[in-house]
Amino acid sequence: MSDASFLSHARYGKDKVRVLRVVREGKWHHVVEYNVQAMLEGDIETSYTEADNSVVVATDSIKNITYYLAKISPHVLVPERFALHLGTHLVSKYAHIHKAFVTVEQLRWSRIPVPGAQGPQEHPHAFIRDGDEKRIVRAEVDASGGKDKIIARVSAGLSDLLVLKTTESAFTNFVRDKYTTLKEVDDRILSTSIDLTYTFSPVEIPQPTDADVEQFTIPTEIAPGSVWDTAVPTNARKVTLETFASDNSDSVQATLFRMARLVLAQNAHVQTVAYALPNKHYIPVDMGYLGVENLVPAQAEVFMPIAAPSGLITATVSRK
Ligand SMILES: O=c1[nH]c(=O)c2[nH]c(=O)[nH]c2[nH]1
Repeated sequence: MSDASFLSHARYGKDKVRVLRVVREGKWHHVVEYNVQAMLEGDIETSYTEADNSVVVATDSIKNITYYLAKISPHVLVPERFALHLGTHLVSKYAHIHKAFVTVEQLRWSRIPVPGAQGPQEHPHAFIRDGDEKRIVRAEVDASGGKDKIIARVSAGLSDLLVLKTTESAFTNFVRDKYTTLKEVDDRILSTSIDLTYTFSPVEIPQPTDADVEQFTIPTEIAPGSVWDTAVPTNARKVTLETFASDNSDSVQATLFRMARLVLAQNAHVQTVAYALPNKHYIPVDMGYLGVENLVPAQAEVFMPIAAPSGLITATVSRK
């Protein structure tokens, strides 16, 4: 073989590790269901170039470590913290592994409301999958500067949050030329499946000792109750939904920008906010051939949902 090619990038690991974890506080039970991807980089080139498996931590072992940490981690109920624990364990356990990339996708399990003495209350151990929405956390745990100088870069957010509004959405003044067939509308259905990602400033992770593996101390920036775990996910979701609902939308682009600026304004630790918003089209059905009017904006009542194609509006808004 000639020397005209070289291995320019290599990363491997386990994908779609599915785990359900139950945490029991007496009769009050918590559950999280995660899809975990854990990928590694380091001195692993020879496994590709020389079939040298001596540098390979088997992806099967990576799966086993994921389940082990799901069992022993005190952070398992918070995906940001669980991802950091797993990534930090992977880079500190193996000398030749310098970076871990952990993605945790959390599926929804909400408590089922049941009648109680003072009205509806949440059931202690029965849950419902109320929607396809996922909470998504990505942690890059970087020990390439030394095992005693681990840097974590975390982003989080949500995906597949499906929303729709029936007015206060317009789209006018766009480029008109020979390719234009779309009519200007001052009233239309707006629907999207929200994909939101926000990033935090990097933080340094104290090197865990062997004895420490099971405990794993979270840096103060990401201590329980900080913006890293419960505050931001709740707040960013709320701001996103409220802005979608209340904004008098001139376009998906303009509404996206408003959402992102509000998330940044309300969360000091967030550095960038990115959305990917498909514009899921609903087309008024033309019933003119029956003598039935259904095309006038704000009066149309029957729409055809169009699965594909959709618009796709994306942007990242960053703190100055
Ligand atoms: O909000 C919108 N943004 C667009 O860029 C676009 N393009 C289009 O055909 N409809 C819409 N709607």
